[in-house]
Amino acid sequence: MTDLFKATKAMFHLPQGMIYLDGNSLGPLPRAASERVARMMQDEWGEMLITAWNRAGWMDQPARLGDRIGRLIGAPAGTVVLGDTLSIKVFQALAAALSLRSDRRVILSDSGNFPSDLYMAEGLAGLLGQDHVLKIAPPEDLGAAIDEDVAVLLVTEVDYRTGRRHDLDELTRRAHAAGALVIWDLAHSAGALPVDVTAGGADFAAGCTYKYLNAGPGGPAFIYVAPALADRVRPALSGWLGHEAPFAFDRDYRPGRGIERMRVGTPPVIQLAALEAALDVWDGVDMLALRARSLALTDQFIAGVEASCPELVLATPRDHARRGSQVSFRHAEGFAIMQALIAEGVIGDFRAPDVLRFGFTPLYIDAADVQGAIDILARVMRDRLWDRPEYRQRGKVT
Ligand SMILES: Cc1ncc(COP(=O)(O)O)c(C=O)c1O
Ligand SMILES: Nc1c(O)cccc1C(=O)C[C@H](N)C(=O)O
Repeated sequence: MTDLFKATKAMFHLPQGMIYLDGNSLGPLPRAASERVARMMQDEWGEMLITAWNRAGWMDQPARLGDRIGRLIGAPAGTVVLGDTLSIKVFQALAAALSLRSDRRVILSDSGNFPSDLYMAEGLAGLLGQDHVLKIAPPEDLGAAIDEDVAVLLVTEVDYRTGRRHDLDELTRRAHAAGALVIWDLAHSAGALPVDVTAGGADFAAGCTYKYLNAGPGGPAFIYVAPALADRVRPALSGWLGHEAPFAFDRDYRPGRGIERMRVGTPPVIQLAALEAALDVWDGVDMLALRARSLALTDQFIAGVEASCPELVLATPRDHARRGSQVSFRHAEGFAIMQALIAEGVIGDFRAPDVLRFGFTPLYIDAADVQGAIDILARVMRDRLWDRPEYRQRGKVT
């Protein structure tokens, strides 16, 4: 299996002199993606122009690539489609779930969820009026907060700040027992962990492709709808490409079959070409082997940093079952430390108020990278390289 990951690492462009531990925010460039996008632009956009929607299969790409992502998340063919951003897909899933449970008014989520999910839920609740509310529980109390008022549970499996992992199967069982529907946000799971939407009984799931799936900045999101619900959902974002017959240009909206109705408008064809090349890297990757390697890398980093940087406080669970594929440490000077670390060639990121965050992506990170990052972080801390006014200047985007 090590040979397999050696081979997958060689498929990425990784800049010289940089240890990249931020693939949980933006994955690196798969070498084949540059060539694939250039070829698509020249041969398809350039030569075929509008005929490429059919001749080059552009129109079917969101569903075709959805099936390939389906393999990574336990979704059967025809249940996943690509398009838009994750915030939009979360909105769509929430609106669909609320329409299926129209007798209830509560969206339940937790304070560890990514703010955009919570903003979207609040925006939708405000739009619907009629006493719809977003209830936010502490992450560790999410299960206990599920009651018979909850219409939909919106849960992001891995906390973007701490790397803490929810037990999605257990939460889903509890929610279903209380009559609620469940949406899994897989932003920090798809391509990071084994996921099984079918075995876990998710009603809806969504995730992004620019993190662990390496589709590049602006890569479209994916959405899954459980087969039993897909034909019952009335889409709130009823765009023409989710119509049963988009090119009939009918006055009336009739939702397309199954997952097709979760499409909205024109697919991002250039980004999908990059995603297609990025998905080729996953062929032959066993998700259990990926998980074993992710845990070994995160264990190695935790042990090395704790041994050499006693001022940093681990924010990520030690328990394997409770850990995603990232490691976070807290420090009051976290921002400056991360700036110094980046200047020394180790790319992680900082999440307010005090979290240093490092993503471990087994397709291209190995034990030597982890050791290199530990050594540089130890030097940044020992020599107080972070203690400079310029490293305290905020305003960076990531
Ligand atoms: C858990 C989670 N949900 C939602 C988003 C928002 O995704 P997007 O910017 O694609 O809308 C992100 C990342 O940005 C995320 O990590
Ligand atoms: N999507 C991002 C972007 O467009 C710019 C900078 C960062 C991002 C991210 O994905 C942030 C990410 N969801 C996080 O977990 O923090």
